[in-house]
Amino acid sequence: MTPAPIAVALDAPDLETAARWAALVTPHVSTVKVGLELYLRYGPDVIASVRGASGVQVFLDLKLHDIPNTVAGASRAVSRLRPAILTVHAAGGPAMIRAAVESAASNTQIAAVTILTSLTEADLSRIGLAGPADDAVRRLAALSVEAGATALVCSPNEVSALRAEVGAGITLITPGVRPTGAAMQDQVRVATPEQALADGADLLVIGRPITGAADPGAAAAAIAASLRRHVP
Ligand SMILES: O=C(O)c1cc(=O)[nH]c(=O)n1[C@@H]1O[C@H](COP(=O)(O)O)[C@@H](O)[C@H]1O
Repeated sequence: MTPAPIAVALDAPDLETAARWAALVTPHVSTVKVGLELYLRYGPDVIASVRGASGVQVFLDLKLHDIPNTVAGASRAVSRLRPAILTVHAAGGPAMIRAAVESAASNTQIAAVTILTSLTEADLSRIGLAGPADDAVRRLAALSVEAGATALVCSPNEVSALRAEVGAGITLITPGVRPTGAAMQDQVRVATPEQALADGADLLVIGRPITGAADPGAAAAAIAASLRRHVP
């Protein structure tokens, strides 16, 4: 069976736990995501540990955000790890995004994070982005694609508008995914996995609803099966 288009966020405090989660979920999902907690604790070695023997795609979520020269150096530094996806913040601007794209390995997609799924419209207004989240997401998406990003991160609430804006060739990645009845935790702009996929997402980022389950492998398999049932 083809693995579901899910990136499991391995936000674990230690490498053993992350590698165990990765091994449990990889039969069911296409991708595992390494974020700041693991990367800052263990460095590049963490990538090989979670990739394991399965050869699952690794999404390196470092959310780079700095001047273009610094981001180019960081993107070059991780290119030998061959992540399938590397994140940068779209708010770093077009020159920074272009620098990340030009310095990345040829088979690494640069994904520009538009507006974090943990932010409300009141938060956006306080940081100077007044108006609906959709507007800011669309503006950031347009400049990111123009700068060469081939993937965008947005909430499931914005994915259909963004798909209409950027067309089929751009990979749309949505965190902020919660199965019906799951706790929102620190996520704000959320939808169910089935809704996110039906609205046009290419890859769903799901962490705690899977990794917090008693059996992460079974939780991943259940979401994958539900996606196959509801969004053929
Ligand atoms: O870039 C991301 O992956 C990301 C962007 C965003 O806007 N919101 C967001 O939650 N994420 C990441 O997606 C994952 C979501 O995890 P859960 O909330 O546990 O499902 C975390 O690893 C976040 O770092």
